[in-house]
Amino acid sequence: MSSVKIECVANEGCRIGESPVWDEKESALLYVDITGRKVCRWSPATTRVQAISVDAPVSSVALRKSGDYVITLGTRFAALKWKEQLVTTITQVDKDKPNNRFNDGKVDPAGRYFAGTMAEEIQPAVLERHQGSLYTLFSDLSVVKHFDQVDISNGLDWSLDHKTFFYIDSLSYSVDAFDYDLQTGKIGNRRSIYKLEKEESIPDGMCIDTEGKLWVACYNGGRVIRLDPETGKRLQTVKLPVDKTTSCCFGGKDYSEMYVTSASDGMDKEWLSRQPQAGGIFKITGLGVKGVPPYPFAG
Ligand SMILES: O=C(O)[C@H](O)[C@@H](O)[C@H](O)[C@H](O)CO
Ligand SMILES: [Zn+2]
Repeated sequence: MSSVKIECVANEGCRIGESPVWDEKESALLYVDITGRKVCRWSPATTRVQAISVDAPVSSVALRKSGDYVITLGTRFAALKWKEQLVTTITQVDKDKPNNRFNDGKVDPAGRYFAGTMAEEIQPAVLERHQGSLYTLFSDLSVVKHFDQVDISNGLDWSLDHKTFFYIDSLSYSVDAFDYDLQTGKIGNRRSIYKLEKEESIPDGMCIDTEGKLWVACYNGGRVIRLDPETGKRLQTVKLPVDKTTSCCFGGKDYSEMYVTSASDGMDKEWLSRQPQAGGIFKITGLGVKGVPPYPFAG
């Protein structure tokens, strides 16, 4: 039996931590603080966090083939040059929806950047409904909208054979699957593969492991759960010392460690005093399973 160990590695108190991505070249964990408007990079060697402040909510970060990073910023896809601390807009979506912002995003195995939008939250999980859409940024920097009517566009990843796209619209309390065409980036045949149980609360970010099983961070559920997308069964629950677990990824040596982001927005003083690590970054070891390296944006 493996023994699972959970450690808070960065306790800078994100307001909404999100989009953890392992940057192998830098041996560091990238993530964003959405409402804190920061792109962060935590290095295990120094145990320090470097942060770049940006001018709007930043909801996801991805590696880029040409080096540096791409981010979703407000309703924009943008390029981020880390050393120069330079952000340049690539393209904008939802121009007719001034109250919208991007939320979670991830690059597909062919190098396309998928990210969805949502209305700005009035408080956690309270917002004008059906305002979001799911988009793809292609390597030629063109954008395609897949569908609209999304509440909170969240976790996404692809099956190991690249034939299935997994997606979470948080307020559906469901983890969904689509058929995926890697050649074109098109999705179809949406179905639910798992409905969250009451104490699991709201599904948020997710990632896949090398056995093809999905790990879903449960917002307000204080846990990550491991799901079998073939059977629709939950295989494992790992509880964390904070309620607002937002997303997860694998990283570290051979992608054998899991990193989990968390949030503190929406917690009152009493709640925060019970969970002083809220908004921290957690490292989980001993899961006995590895993850898939992140794909870089091809543009
Ligand atoms: O991290 C995110 O994806 C959202 O931006 C957060 O605000 C929460 O997840 C949401 O409130 C619960 O679904
Ligand atoms: Zn999220």
